[in-house]
Amino acid sequence: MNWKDEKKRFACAWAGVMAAVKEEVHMRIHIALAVVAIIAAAIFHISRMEWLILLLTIGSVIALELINTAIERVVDLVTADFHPLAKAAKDIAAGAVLVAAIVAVIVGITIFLPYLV
Ligand SMILES: Nc1ncnc2c1ncn2[C@@H]1O[C@H](COP(=O)(O)OP(=O)(O)OP(=O)(O)O)[C@@H](O)[C@H]1O
Repeated sequence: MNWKDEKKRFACAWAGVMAAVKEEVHMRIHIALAVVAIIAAAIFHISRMEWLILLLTIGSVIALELINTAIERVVDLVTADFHPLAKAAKDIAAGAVLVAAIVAVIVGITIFLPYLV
């Protein structure tokens, strides 16, 4: 393993995360909600298992938003014209984020509701 190449790969991957944060409003919304959830988790002293589930859920949503953004970029690179396959690719990628976001809301309610009532 060449550490110089690894460092370069990490820098490219981090630049990808930063580009998505800068360019995608939904990514910034996901991050803002994740910060709120993490602060609430710290305030309520949630259990170790709840932390694991919360962090896995946050990671899933953010990772899927990154993949969705990458798919949007590739579709836009391939065609600027309306194409049913371009629509399907973007809509399915957006659907993946939607599914993860719905699961995140359910996880959030399941974890935090018992601390609130
Ligand atoms: N080339 C295309 N051909 C057909 N439909 C498209 C095409 N590009 C976009 N669409 C449709 O328009 C919708 C919005 O596309 P857009 O590229 O604005 O993505 P978005 O999900 O709104 O992303 P962003 O967060 O960047 O605004 C897509 O989900 C898709 O249904």
